[in-house]
Amino acid sequence: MNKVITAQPLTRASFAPFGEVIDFDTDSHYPINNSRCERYHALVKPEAAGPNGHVLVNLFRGTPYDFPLTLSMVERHPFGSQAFIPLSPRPFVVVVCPNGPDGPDEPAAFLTAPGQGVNYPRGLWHGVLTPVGAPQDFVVVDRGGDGSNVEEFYFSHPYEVRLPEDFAP
Ligand SMILES: NC(=O)N[C@@H](O)C(=O)O
Ligand code: NI
Repeated sequence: MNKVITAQPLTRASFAPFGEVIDFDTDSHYPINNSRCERYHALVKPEAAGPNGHVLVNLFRGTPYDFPLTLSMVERHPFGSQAFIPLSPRPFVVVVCPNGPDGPDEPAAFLTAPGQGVNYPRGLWHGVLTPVGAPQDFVVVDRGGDGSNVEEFYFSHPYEVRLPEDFAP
């Protein structure tokens, strides 16, 4: 029986030990363009280190996963951060792990509110992009450059990631 991890609602407070939440619930905003636009400013400072490191803006078209999800692998990017910003107001699952002495510690799973995005700081262990219930497109801001920017870790005992009991697809 794999250890069960149930996704919790994503909030700035609950995600603070791991990374940033990208949404409009922030004081960091001000009017621009003669007040015809509100700028939600500097929600994330992308990291792009290593040889020839530079920031990339990408589009990801993700296929949904079935749940409960068997989580056997997490990854991290040693040279850069990675932000996922959904282009459709659907929730998706975020899995992250604290660093342990010999690799990632037990994962934590979050379910975003519709429209919320996240940023994984450089080196944060995370599950791959995990849409729920329908294909979903994302803007992804991460790091390009030379050298290998992905490290994978396979758990000796997979975890079972579940959606909240009250989740309505
Ligand atoms: N491979 C890739 O670009 N995406 C992963 O890093 C991911 O976190 O989904
Ligand atoms: Ni990644």
